[in-house]
Amino acid sequence: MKLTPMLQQYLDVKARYPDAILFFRLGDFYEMFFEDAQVVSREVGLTLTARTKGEDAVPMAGMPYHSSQTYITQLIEKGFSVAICEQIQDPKDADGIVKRDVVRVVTPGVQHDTENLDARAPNYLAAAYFPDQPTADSVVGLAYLDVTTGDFRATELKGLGELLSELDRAEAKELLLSEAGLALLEPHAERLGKVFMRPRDPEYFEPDALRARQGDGVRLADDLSTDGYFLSAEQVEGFFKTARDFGFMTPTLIEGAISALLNYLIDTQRGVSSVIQRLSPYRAQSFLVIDESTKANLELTQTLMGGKRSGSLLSIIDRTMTAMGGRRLRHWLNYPLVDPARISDRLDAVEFLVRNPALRADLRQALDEVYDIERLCGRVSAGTANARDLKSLQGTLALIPGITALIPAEAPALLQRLADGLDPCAELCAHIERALVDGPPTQLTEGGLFKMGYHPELDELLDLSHNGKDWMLRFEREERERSGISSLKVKFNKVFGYYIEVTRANLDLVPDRYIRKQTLANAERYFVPELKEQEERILGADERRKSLEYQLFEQLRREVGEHLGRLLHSADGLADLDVLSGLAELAQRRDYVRPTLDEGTLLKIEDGRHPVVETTLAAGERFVPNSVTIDSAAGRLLIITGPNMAGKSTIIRQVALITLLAQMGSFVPAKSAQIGVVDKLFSRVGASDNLARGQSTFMVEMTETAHILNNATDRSLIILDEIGRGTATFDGLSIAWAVAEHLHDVIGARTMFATHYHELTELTRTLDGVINLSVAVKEWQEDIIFLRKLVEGQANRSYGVQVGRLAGLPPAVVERATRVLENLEAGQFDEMGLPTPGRTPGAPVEPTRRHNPNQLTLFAAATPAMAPEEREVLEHLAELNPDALTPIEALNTLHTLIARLRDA
Ligand SMILES: Nc1ncnc2c1ncn2[C@@H]1O[C@H](COP(=O)(O)OP(=O)(O)OP(=O)(O)O)[C@@H](O)[C@H]1O
Repeated sequence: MKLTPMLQQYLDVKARYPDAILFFRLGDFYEMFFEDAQVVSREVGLTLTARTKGEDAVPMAGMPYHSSQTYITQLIEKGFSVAICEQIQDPKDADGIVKRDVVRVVTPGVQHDTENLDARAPNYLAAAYFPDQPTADSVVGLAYLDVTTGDFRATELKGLGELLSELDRAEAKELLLSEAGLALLEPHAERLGKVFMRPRDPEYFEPDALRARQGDGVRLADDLSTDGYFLSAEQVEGFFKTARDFGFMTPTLIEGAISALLNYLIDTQRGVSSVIQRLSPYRAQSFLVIDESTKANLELTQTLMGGKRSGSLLSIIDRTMTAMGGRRLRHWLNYPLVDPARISDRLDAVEFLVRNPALRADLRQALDEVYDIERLCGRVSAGTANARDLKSLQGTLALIPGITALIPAEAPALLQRLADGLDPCAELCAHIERALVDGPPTQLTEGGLFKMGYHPELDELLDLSHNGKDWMLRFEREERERSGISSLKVKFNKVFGYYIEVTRANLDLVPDRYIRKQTLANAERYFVPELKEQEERILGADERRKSLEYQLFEQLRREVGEHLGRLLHSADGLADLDVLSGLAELAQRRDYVRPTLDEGTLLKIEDGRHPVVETTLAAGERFVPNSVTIDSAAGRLLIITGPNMAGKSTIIRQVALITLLAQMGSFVPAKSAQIGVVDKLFSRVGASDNLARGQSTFMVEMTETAHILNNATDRSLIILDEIGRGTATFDGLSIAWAVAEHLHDVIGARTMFATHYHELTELTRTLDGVINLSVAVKEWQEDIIFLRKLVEGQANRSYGVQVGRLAGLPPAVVERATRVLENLEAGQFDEMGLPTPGRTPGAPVEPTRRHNPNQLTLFAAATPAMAPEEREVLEHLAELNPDALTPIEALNTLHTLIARLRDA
């Protein structure tokens, strides 16, 4: 096919961006051709047309450039990347076809247009570097960064499980990885949720290959039209050094992950954005480990049903005033601490702000005026910040001295440190203040940005254009007087410039020296030489002024760009202050108390409440607080029974949430709470309760249970809700039983087990660290009343039928269920031990057994249900060799064994 030069240019550019959809700028449109056109037409509904007709028809789709953002956002949400190809040459200067090139690539993890991003959530691009021939247990290097804020972190993880959890809790949007890594992760795509995976060649992960590409670190093509500030090679080298100095086990893995991220930034933005100032390496164990299903089950940042923020723990506790604070709080929630000293630092600060409501109110009022400096810095470094952005930045900087002054000398150390660390960048602030007018326009090319007195040449031009306008007014007045045409007007349009307009009725008064330019229906337009001379002066000054203002603005933005490190440091402090004062506000509003944290193993909550459920009860309902004590050294496994809807799930979840809140440095909904810090938090919901995830398979539940058993330690907190329900009763019960024993005997973790298997309460007979609790209900006539109170001992009945009645089952069904239940409880079983619910009450009854044989075998096989003496006797018997015994020995042994059984 013979291609036009334009299509040839398109194909040349496209060849360099095969993975992306190329938005090719043609005048006021972005066009897509060939396969890209088909993709966008299918994915976002653009009309598919053809560039040429006939056999050589080239598929084409397009949109006006000003409405491109919606389409870009839709494509990014579906995991595509979009390469924006602009005209990088003024068509006037073009010799043939105008030069075009890609100025940036937008991908899910690299987006600069923050309008479509959640202001209170990060937008991370991640890279995972696996060693050669990785396995599911290999150590992996993980690095991730947010180009909108400069947040850049790295850590080392052991095995796929840890990697998947970390990607989930960091909330990464896009992941760069090797083909081998992809092969390992792909089977777990579902656990990865919305992380888009991008395989890359091995060189992508090599620091030396990066160094070779990086050159002097600045943009790769100098003639590109958009702005943007990039880091130098030395600055990039600083990241590697930070990673090496941190003491990772395998620093090369981290360096590989960092290289991939930076390579990707070069590919998508032509350099490493200067907003990426600092790398923060961390160890996953320095934080309370929360895996992805725990995070989901506990609805930390979104609800299980519908994935909404509203109704999550985050939505309840977020009282921050700024977007930066909102993101920071989210981070604290995803990464609670484990070091009691660091937690205390935060709690001291929150407590101080609780006790000083006036100070808190002033602080929050000041923070309310604070703009998102982090994302403003991101826009500065991307070269997209406009004059309003710089004005917002300056307004925020101007607030800083006042904020620092609010924190008194007696405030706790953390508050002092944060206040002292705020840098008002006074010179920069004064400089922007001197430069920009109040309320500048968003457009940078139309002038009107700078104040008088900022720049001498600009002042002259401003004068000229001002004076010129005065001249016009004076000229109009004089012409009216001279001609006697009182309705004469001097007007301006882009085609003719300035002209004199006289209505048809006054044409006979028009002086001879007026030169006619245009005739309209009701008027004539004229000019005179002196008007044109003046016009040239004004328009020339206006043009020069606009381009000078643009240049001056770029210079100012560059100066701000040189302060990014200091600005981001202040942003960091403001975010922390916002979170701390927000937590204090929460504590005071919702009546939370300060928890006590230590290295012990006790978890004791007095009158605890569920932070979310307590806010969602209907009017008139009261949340019933409950106390819980768990101690690895004593009662470490709580078996909680009770009817459906009694409140079992609520209680076990509230214990987990209170622990988590305490470890992030928040006050907690309780009368008091003592918490021996937890290293890992696990929460599992039985398959039947986990409908929202759409995977009610028993397999998932068992995989998750296996994960807990393989990872929990004696410092962990585990809450299990209805584990084992996804399979046949006896299998489920057997598994639940064995899991409970293992947690109790081998792991020794603090565990709460909510269950409908009343049989599990028998564990107290053999395991001394098990405590039976139940959620109390009261029977009233045929109904039950939920008391919501956790009491000692097991529940004696399930009350399922009564709950069914409450839920509105038809009376006939409730009646029949009651009868069937009576039969079951009377112990009617068939010869196989299966219940015979169909039997009519009163009919002759088969020989009955209270428990069916399957259930008996469970307890028989599960030797722990026996007294220890019984077990010893059995073991002794099994070891005997009758052939080696004399009759007397045999008789004596028999006597001893019988005596021991009778004593037992
Ligand atoms: N302490 C409490 N005070 C007031 N209301 C409560 C309390 N605990 C639970 N509730 C209410 O009871 C409802 C049911 O609680 P929950 O889901 O914890 O019951 P459950 O025993 O786990 O039920 P199931 O066994 O059917 O899963 C909650 O949605 C809440 O509205």
